[in-house]
Amino acid sequence: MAREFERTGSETSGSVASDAFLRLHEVSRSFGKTAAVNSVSLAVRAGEVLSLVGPSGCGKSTLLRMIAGVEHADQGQIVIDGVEVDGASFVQPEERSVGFVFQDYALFPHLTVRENVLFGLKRLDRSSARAKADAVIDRIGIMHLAERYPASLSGGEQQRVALARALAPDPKIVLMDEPFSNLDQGLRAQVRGETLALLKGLETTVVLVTHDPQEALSAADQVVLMKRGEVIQAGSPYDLYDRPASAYAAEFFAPSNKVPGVLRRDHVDTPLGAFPVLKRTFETSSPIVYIRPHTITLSPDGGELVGKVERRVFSGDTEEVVLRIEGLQEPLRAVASKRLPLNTDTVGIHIERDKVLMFDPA
Ligand SMILES: Nc1ncnc2c1ncn2[C@@H]1O[C@H](COP(=O)(O)OP(=O)(O)OP(=O)(O)O)[C@@H](O)[C@H]1O
Repeated sequence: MAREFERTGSETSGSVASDAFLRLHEVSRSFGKTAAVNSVSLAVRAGEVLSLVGPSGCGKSTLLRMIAGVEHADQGQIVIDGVEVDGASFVQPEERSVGFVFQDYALFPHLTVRENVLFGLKRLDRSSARAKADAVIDRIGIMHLAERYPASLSGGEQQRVALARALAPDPKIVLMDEPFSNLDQGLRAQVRGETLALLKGLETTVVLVTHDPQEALSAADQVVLMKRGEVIQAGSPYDLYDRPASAYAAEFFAPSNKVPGVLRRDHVDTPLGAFPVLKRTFETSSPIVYIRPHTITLSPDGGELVGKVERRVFSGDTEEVVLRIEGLQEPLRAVASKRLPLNTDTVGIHIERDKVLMFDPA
């Protein structure tokens, strides 16, 4: 039996918690000695897209499966739309009104597209189910595929069928586990953009699991970064990228050049010169300065520093340039969006010094 959730006022996600549609409070799940999910609290507003991101094995899928109800929480509480679905009471998956889109789409191979979509509508009578299925198939733009079987569809088409099947019963929440990772790079961004625009248009609440930092940032209103079963940081995509709270978060979203420094009164001295300490984000007197490659500008006409070009990797819009700098042990990686002349040996380097991050050494 579901019981109405009583607000305790103790949720950790601040203002989001008060109007949360989906709320997890100190949820844990272990498998033997592995703490797959360890005391995770988060809150998602109605109509919001939340991405759960982190490296393989950090507990994303386990968390998603607990929200779906195919996995029990050992501890903690999950509330969907004001109803406790896990905690003191447990609501079965089919009673939770969640739609699930899996990485491999999990379509029934012996059923047509329409029959796949009809599968989740068994509670309706035949004609209402058929009308409902066709409305969703039409909305997703796959009516021309309705009589086809999954094996004859492209990856992108199968993804849309899986989405139609998940959306057909009008779920309160759509849970997606790596839904785009089976698509080619080019198609992936396109299908992702279309899918999320559609879900936004329907004002669907979505939890999306991904291991891809760019996908997490581009797809979500709220990003939750996990590591070894715990939430490391949660916030808007801009928060996570611009204001990472730890070296782990900084590195996860954009690998940086790491330059050792020494703290002087209001700046940090490094072999690349002084960097102002705008906010104290470290405790040590010898912090590491994280310089993101795109904050470095290169010029063939000279600059504040000089680097010797060691390697160039061209990838169309941008070019990675690896530089040797006197006094710096590791090479410096820059990403140039302006093309350097082909025979450039040395370049001038300008660093946006107020854009660097500083953390304690690992
Ligand atoms: N049924 C299970 N039995 C035993 N261990 C499990 C089980 N499910 C998950 N685990 C373990 O729990 C941890 C978290 O797994 P989970 O699948 O949630 O991670 P993930 O972040 O989704 O990883 P991936 O991105 O590789 O899918 C891992 O160490 C995993 O081996």
